[in-house]
Amino acid sequence: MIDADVIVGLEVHCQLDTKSKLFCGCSTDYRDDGPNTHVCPICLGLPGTMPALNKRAIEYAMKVAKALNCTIVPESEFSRKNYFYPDLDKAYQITQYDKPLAQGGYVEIEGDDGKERKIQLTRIHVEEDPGRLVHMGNAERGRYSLVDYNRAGIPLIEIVSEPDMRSPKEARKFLNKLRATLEYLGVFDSEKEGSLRVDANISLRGNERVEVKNITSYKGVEKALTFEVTRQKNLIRRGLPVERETRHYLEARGITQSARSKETENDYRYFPEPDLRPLRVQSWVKDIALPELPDARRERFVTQYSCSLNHARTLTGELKMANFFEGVVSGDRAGLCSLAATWIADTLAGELNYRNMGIDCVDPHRFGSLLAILRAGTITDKSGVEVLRVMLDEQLKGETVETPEAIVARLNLAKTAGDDGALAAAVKEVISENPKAIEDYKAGKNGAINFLVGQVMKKTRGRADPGELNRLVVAALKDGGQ
Ligand SMILES: Nc1ncnc2c1ncn2[C@@H]1O[C@H](COP(=O)(O)OP(=O)(O)OP(=O)(O)O)[C@@H](O)[C@H]1O
Ligand SMILES: [Mg+2]
Ligand SMILES: [Mg+2]
Repeated sequence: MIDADVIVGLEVHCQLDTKSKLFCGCSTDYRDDGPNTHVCPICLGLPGTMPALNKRAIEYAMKVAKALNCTIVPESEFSRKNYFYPDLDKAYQITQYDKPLAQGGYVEIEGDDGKERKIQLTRIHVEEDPGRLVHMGNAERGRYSLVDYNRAGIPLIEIVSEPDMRSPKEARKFLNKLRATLEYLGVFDSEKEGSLRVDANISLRGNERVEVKNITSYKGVEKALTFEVTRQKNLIRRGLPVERETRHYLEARGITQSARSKETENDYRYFPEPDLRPLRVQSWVKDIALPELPDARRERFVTQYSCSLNHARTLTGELKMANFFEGVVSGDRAGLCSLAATWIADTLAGELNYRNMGIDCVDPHRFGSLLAILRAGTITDKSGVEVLRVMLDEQLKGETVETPEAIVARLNLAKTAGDDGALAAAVKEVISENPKAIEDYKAGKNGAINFLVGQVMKKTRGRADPGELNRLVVAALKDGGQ
């Protein structure tokens, strides 16, 4: 079975980064505070309290809707979704049901075939986040659960996509694009724990769909879906049916597991929220202003800085990386654009990822100095990577970060000049140590050159200019290996 048969649709819950909660004045910034310290009678749902809608939350939701090309509905409504579970002690969640804030729209991604693809959206609605349960013990033998209502009442939007994605990888790209857009809009903090949670729906064409609930990481979505593709294909291969069910993703084990049905049965009863009026936004829509969004910035990076499409895509895929790039090439460093694009998108991104560091740890000016010495030909690319690693490791250990120039001097990384004799001596040495390679070269095996160049590189610890070294080796060989 080929992957064209995979069908994926996502429901994405994003926390809106407002100062106060959706229906009360409690602060949303509870990160360093103890459980149940950011609560009041409204978000605790005590009898007799009245919700008052946070205007900023609706403004943010409208920004997202506009940025994602949705139709904002002139009049939407809030409903109560009734369910009995201790994450909401009032036993219902205020959400939007049959009259959501926005409909339609799309997210453009680079499809698996390399072409731009539009993933259609069904709707975006606004709702309150429930509280957080902490289960003590384990899944099989829970001893008891603790509940923290600090999160209860934080504004969320749920973005529901059509079943338009064709692979787990496309789902990941969809989420990355969504995150970038929300960050550019300044309505979302992706670094806050639990700020984005996904229900991933997946089926193989002609079979029932499975919903994997509440996945909290981007990587997790791709992994859970990949696991499901294999599981469902195996069932079908063995002639067994795929059951329509809800599953959980077990992050630590990378697998999904059937949720016991009584926990998740969808027998919610919705009815209109009597304490909130219909939400009329028609006269407001035109005033919602949008900043430059990822696609526009990507195009600008291509035209203004002559970035390749791939580099522009990587650089603009995260707001901080895009800002970092523009920080590096600002002022008198405009000439470093193409070097900066390559070094940030290809090298720095990987080195940061490896160390689990964010790009905001790096000083764009310092990084620019490194690029400047690379461009001046003071050091080789290989030494450049070494310098970068030293800088990042110093940063990671909380040590004083040296300037690139200081590291080059301390580690003696300046390029070995061809005319100082050292390089020529190294070439000579390597050639006399490797008679077999000389024979190979004479027998017409050009691969021998690369081998010898590699050996000299090793001797000079990567400080030799590869082009120059190549010329020296070839010349020495032509001289008859003397
Ligand atoms: N055949 C299918 N294969 C994979 N995904 C599908 C398929 N059909 C629908 N979907 C996706 O399932 C999701 C349905 O979400 P929706 O919120 O409308 O309903 P729900 O999951 O029944 O309700 P709830 O919000 O309670 O989870 C959408 O993202 C949609 O794209
Ligand atoms: Mg849903
Ligand atoms: Mg669902």
